[in-house]
Formats: sequence, C-alpha cells, structure tokens
Amino acid sequence: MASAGGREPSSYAGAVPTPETPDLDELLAAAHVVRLPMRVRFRGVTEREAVLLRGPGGWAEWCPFVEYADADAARWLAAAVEAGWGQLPAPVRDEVGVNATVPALPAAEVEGLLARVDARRTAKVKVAEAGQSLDDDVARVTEVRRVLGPAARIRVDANGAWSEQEALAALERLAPLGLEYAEQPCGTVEELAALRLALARRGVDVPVAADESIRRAQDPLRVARLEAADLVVVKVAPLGGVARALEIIERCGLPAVVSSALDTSVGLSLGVRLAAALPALEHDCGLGTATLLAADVVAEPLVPAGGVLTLARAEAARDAVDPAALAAYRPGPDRETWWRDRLTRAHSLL
Ligand SMILES: O=C(O)CCC(=O)C1=CC=C[C@@H](O)[C@@H]1C(=O)O
Ligand SMILES: [Mg+2]
Repeated sequence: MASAGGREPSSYAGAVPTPETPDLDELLAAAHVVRLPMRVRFRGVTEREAVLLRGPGGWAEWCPFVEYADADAARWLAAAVEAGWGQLPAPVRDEVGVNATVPALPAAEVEGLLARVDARRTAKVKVAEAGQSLDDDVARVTEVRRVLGPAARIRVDANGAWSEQEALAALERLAPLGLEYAEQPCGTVEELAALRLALARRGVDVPVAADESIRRAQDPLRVARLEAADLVVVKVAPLGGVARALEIIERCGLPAVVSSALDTSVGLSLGVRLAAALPALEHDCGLGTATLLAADVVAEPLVPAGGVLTLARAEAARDAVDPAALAAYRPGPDRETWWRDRLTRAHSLL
C-alpha cells in the first residue's frame, strides 16, 4: 500500500482556485432539465434525468441519481459549478483508453452488445444483480471472455452486493476466467479489507477496487488507511469535481480508474478531463457509457472509437450541446419543477 492516506498535504489543493458559487437566480436561469431514454436497463433505470447548466466557463451537468439525498446532490452541484463557473486542472495526456460496460444481461445478449459498443481490449461486467445467480454471472463473464479473447482485460462490478463469504466464493469461481479486478465486491470498507486478506490467503489473484466506498463515503481516504483496496474508482460528479477527485486520488496513493456517473456526453467529457489530468493512468476508464443512452444532449455522442476517447473530442462534445435535443427531451412541468426545487435545495447547501 503506497500511502497511509490523508496525512500529507496535496499538491492539487489550491492548484486551481475554488470557483465562486453563482447565485440561485443565475443557476436556475442557466438550467435545462432533460430526461433521456436508455438503450438498456442499468442500475435499475431505463431513463436518465439530468440538468444541463450553461455557465460562463462552458456547459456543465448536474445529474445526482434521483434517490440521492440533498447533501449528496450538493456535492454533485459543486462539480457542476467547477465546470461551468471555475477552472479545470490542466491535462497531461490527450487520449484515454475506455472499457466497454456490460450490464447484467443474459449471456446470449453479450455478443450483440459488445459488437454494438465496439469493445476492444477491456470490458467491465456487472455481477451480483438482484434476482440473478452466481451461475448467471459466470455465464456472462465466460461469454465476454469468449467474445473478446484471451488478451482482453475483464473486470467485474458487484456494487457491494456480496457478503465477504459470497465474494470469496464468487471470485474463486470467476478468477480462472482472468479478472483484472473486482470493483466494490462488498459493501463496507471493513469487508473489503477482510476480503483482500482472505483472497491472498486462498491464493486467489483478483485485485479489489473501491467505488462506492470512495464516492459515497464521508471519508474517502479510509479505504487507503485500512488497506481495503488495490485501486480506486473515481467519478467526477459524486466527488465534487475534477480538482477534488485529483486530490482524493493523490491522497489515497492508489492507482485510479476514472468512471462515469451515467452522465450525458457533457458529464463524460469532464471524466475524460480528469483522466487526462491524472499524473499516472494505468487502466482503461469507465467512460464509455454514452453507448447505454438512446439519446444524448449533443448531436454526436461521446462514444469511444477503437477503445479510446480523445481529449479533443471530449472538449468538442462539451461545446456542442444541441438546443433541439434540450427541447426534445425536456420533461413535463411537474418533473421540471421537481428538479428546480432540488437544485434550489442543493444550492443552499453549497
Ligand atoms: O465503469 C463503467 O464502466 C461505467 C459506469 C458504471 O458502471 C456506473 C456508473 C454509475 C453508477 C454505477 O452504478 C456504475 C458503477 O457502479 O460503477
Ligand atoms: Mg462501480
């Protein structure tokens, strides 16, 4: 484990000035609410709701999941304020590798999905879906391995659904298929730490990645302090912006994978911006989720080409929000009011 986490001052703190929060009237005037249909069900939803915000610094996105509390939504708003009203840390690379994201589909549907999303070298496969069995997971991962071949990197994401014992049993079965890592196999930081030890004891060579234990935690550095993960998955919006995500990664002292929050192409472009600003990037990033949306707010969605997203395309996508799409996917007045009220409450917490 590279760092005790959290002790040493970060070189990113203060690298870019913290933006002034716009006042509420300005924020509400900048807001466009959209409800976008999805191609496949993912994390239980078939529509993605988001608020696009046009700030002086460019387009920003605020899309906290609808069930999240106002305190979480406020952190997502800090990220949007950074993008629309602040400055972003400078990039150090001009493209990032991207993984295909495989929802908890029946194995028979995997080949079609991988063809549609132009999957190449890395896939992330959802496992431990409610109502499914470990056999379903094994069948899905086996099929991904068959389609992508022996050189592909396959990671699985259980979204914390396994107990430590279930995770151990599942990863013992999945490990022979060749796993790059298991993302959030268990719910708590303590379970992740215990699982890492148990995997090592049993000789199961599957690194553990923390996602929810970083993005939904009061203290995102606890994962590193408790040696609960080999790497961290980071998302711009839930962590409060690109600069704050960089700081958390640096303080954790672990390799990072930048992933999406199921954002539109605007939010994804900021994920690319974070990945491009990281001092080291050893893994493909989970930024290919525009392929899961059936509609987007830009005419040319930010989908990877040849397993890669370039910074140039990401910046162009953020500039290319299409007024016709904003109008076409605007929800009804009740939903619009719901989002504007939520925005008002989140703003009051900044
Ligand atoms: O990492 C990826 O390949 C895509 C993004 C992704 O999987 C997620 C985005 C948003 C919410 C999450 O449930 C999910 C995740 O858990 O990582
Ligand atoms: Mg995850």
